[in-house]
Amino acid sequence: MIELIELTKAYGRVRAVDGVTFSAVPGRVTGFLGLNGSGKTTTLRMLLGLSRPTSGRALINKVRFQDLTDPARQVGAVLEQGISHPGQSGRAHLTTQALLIGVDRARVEVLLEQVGLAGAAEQRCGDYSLGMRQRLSVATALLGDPQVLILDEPANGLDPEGIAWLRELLRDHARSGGTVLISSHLLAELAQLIDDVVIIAEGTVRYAAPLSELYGSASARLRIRGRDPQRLWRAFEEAGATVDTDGYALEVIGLTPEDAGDIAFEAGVPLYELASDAPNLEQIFLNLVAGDAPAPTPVTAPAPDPGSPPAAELFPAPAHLIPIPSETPIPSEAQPSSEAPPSSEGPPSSEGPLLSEAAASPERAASPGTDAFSESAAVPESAATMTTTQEGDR
Ligand SMILES: Nc1ncnc2c1ncn2[C@@H]1O[C@H](COP(=O)(O)OP(=O)(O)OP(=O)(O)O)[C@@H](O)[C@H]1O
Repeated sequence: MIELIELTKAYGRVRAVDGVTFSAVPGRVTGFLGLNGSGKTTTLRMLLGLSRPTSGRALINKVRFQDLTDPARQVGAVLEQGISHPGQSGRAHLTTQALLIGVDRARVEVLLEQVGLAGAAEQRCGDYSLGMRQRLSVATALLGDPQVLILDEPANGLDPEGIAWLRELLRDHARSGGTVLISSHLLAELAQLIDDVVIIAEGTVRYAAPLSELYGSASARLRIRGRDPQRLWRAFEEAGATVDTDGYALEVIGLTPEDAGDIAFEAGVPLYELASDAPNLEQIFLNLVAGDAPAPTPVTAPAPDPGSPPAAELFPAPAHLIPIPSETPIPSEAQPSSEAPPSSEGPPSSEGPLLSEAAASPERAASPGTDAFSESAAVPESAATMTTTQEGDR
């Protein structure tokens, strides 16, 4: 279980993360979505004890990362893209990490199989493709068989087969009671992987709900043409739908295609067209993260508006195709916000994938009160392979 409560990080006047509150729960894969510079990495770094919050709390299984008793066995994390020394083989990298966290070497072989790198285990990591490096990162995160997985942009560089592999892996993890939090800057990339979605923009959460709600709201718009549009309009409104038109077809929100077809049938109006707009996830996402996010559109239809214009005025003849307005329905929880640019790169020496080794380092977990995570002196030599960057580097 991951809980972020009013989590805030200010760098001078910049509030990189501003009052972020959400949970990622066991049994579900939660997507953490935001454009570059929106505050994802800063949030994850605070969650992983690598950066001290200005205020608020970030908890894993009810405690701060630094207070976990056996972090490597409880949390597996990949922050940013990276691998071990490029001259090291995938197997050698995993073996080193396994030794660091006290995991049996046999698990290395299991994981190489699981992530599809068994055939490339002896290949130099430096020769791995981006997708292979992602697989190696995920394997490293899984070394300690942790219940909580935190992955920053894990789908980056994966081909469709890789995405399918990652989906299965994360679903399996969630099915067995694991908690998964993964970030991305592309909703479409995450859409196949996640159950819940949290959208962050300019350091604030704009939307947090099951992905199905986002889909539900997006797919609620029907485009309908029939012989008697006025009668259809009335019938749909009487059924509680919101009806509009582009001058050619009716645009109906709040009915399923089945309902709309039945209503038209009962009204005795032959239909010529009934289409459900495919959800344009990227457009929804962009609307949600836009500084001037549009007013939320209710997922369910509001009561019929007695002031609706007469349908007869809305169907000029001759009818011709007019582009459907690009306005996208937005779920009801949009919130306000602030701003932010891209994250920094890690230093050359910090190429290793993940936090498994950080999790294994007692130094990192020690001294609550000090910002151990931002002081390289407190990081053991092994942490040179971490992907994470120190605050001072930014
Ligand atoms: N150490 C730092 N000092 C000053 N500003 C910082 C620091 N770290 C991050 N920021 C700023 O905080 C904001 C959020 O950055 P962050 O890296 O968290 O975004 P992100 O969503 O992870 O972006 P990306 O997808 O590009 O990694 C940005 O404006 C960034 O410049």
